[in-house]
Order: sequence, then structure tokens, then C-alpha cells
Amino acid sequence: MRLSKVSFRYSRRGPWVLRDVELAIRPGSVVEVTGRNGAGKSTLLRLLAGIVPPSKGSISERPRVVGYAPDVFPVDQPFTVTAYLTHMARIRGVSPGAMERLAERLDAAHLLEQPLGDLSKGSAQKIGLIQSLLAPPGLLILDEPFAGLDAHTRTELPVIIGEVAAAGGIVVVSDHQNQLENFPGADHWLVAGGTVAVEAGERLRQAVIEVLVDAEHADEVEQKLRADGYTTRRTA
Ligand SMILES: Nc1ncnc2c1ncn2[C@@H]1O[C@H](COP(=O)(O)OP(=O)(O)OP(=O)(O)O)[C@@H](O)[C@H]1O
Repeated sequence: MRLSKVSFRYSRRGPWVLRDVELAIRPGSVVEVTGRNGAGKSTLLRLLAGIVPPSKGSISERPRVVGYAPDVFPVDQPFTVTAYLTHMARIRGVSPGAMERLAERLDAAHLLEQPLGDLSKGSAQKIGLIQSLLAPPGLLILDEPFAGLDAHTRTELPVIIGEVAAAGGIVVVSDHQNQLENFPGADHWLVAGGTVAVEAGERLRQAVIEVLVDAEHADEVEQKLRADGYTTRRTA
């Protein structure tokens, strides 16, 4: 995917938020986007997702399936979580089973029957995440996904991000809390003064190993591995 001389402002006479941004993003990349408040991170993410078009310049080779989780999930909709996610699954042509699996994984199964309007900020954030992942995304855009998430989901999210990238998807995450600072091979973009400075991550060759442990020690072993910076996934 490529951004060529992309500039953006919100109104015809408004100030430029981004100017002449040139970026090339390879399939399978994970990008952490940082920058001070108001620098233009959310704006850049909306441009990447195709929610707003560039005022000048162009964006090409955007993957067909885009998952986007906004920084504030709009809960002012008169649906239960299940009704909303089932509807979104239908629009994306996936079975509601995808919703149930993701809800289980992100510890959100207990939220499914709640009205969207009753959700706490962190719970709403989870539903936004689930919505963005319903169909396997070729481009996954997450705007401040770690804000307000509980410990379980905060550790699970990098695993999910790694899986999307391993399947060839591009993942772009704005991340005030630097949760992806040490993500293996991640690129880092700093948005400042209307431009985007790129620091390319080292492309490390990665390997997957399976570790068989007694069920009663699984939590402990998993916590130790994660504390050492490894990405883990429970298969049973
Ligand atoms: N809908 C809008 N209409 C007009 N100006 C906007 C709009 N949304 C954002 N802006 C302006 O664009 C600039 C960039 O905002 P943006 O939300 O992209 O920054 P950000 O880096 O994501 O900030 P934060 O870290 O606070 O979330 C800011 O000056 C902001 O005031």
C-alpha cells in the first residue's frame, strides 16, 4: 500500500493537518504510530482506512478487507452488542461464529446481551475491536486500542496483531502507551509538524514452537513467557 504526496485538511480554508506524506507499507507489516496530542495520528489512520479521502495526493493498493477500530467507539446506537455484531458480520459476509470466537478470546462473552449504550469505555473498546476483526483484515487500523483495556486483553491484543501480520495483513496502531514499542519487527512512525517520520523495524525471522505443559501450570508458564517478551497463544 502506498501514500503519494498525501495532504489533508478538514476544511477548504482550514490548516493543513498533514502535508505531502509519502509512505510505502509492505504486506505483513506492523506499524506503531506515535506523536503528541493533536499531531494528526487519528487523521492519518482515517486516511489509511479510507474513511476520509486525501485533500491532495493519492492512496493506492489498499487491501480489500479493512478492519478499523476508532479511538472512541460510538455507543449511541439502539442495539444489543449481539445485534450490532451480527449485523456487522452479515455486512462483511462472515458467520456469527466469528463474533462468538472473538468475544471469547477478548473476554467479552458476558457483554453480548448488553445494550451498546450501557457499556463501559473499556468494554465498548473491546466491541470496536471485535467488529474490526470479524472478517480477516488485509489492513487492520487500530486507533489507541490499548486505552482502557484490561490486563488480559492488553496481552492478547499483540498476539492477535501478530496473527494478522503473519497472515500477510498490514496492521497500523496508534499507541500512546507504547505497548508495541518492543513488538518484533514493528515499524515506528512519528507524526509531527504535518509530516510522518519513519523508523523501519528490523525484519527478524520468526519461528513458532509448541510447548506442552500440565494444565495446572499453564497460566504460570504463559505469564513467564509473556513477561520475557514472547508472544504466546493457548490452543487448549
Ligand atoms: N473533525 C475535525 N474537524 C476539524 N479539525 C479536526 C477534526 N478532527 C481533528 N481535527 C484537528 O486536526 C488535528 C489533528 O487531530 P487528530 O485527532 O488527528 O490528532 P491526534 O494525533 O490523533 O491527537 P490525540 O493524540 O489527541 O488523539 C488537530 O488540530 C485537531 O484539532
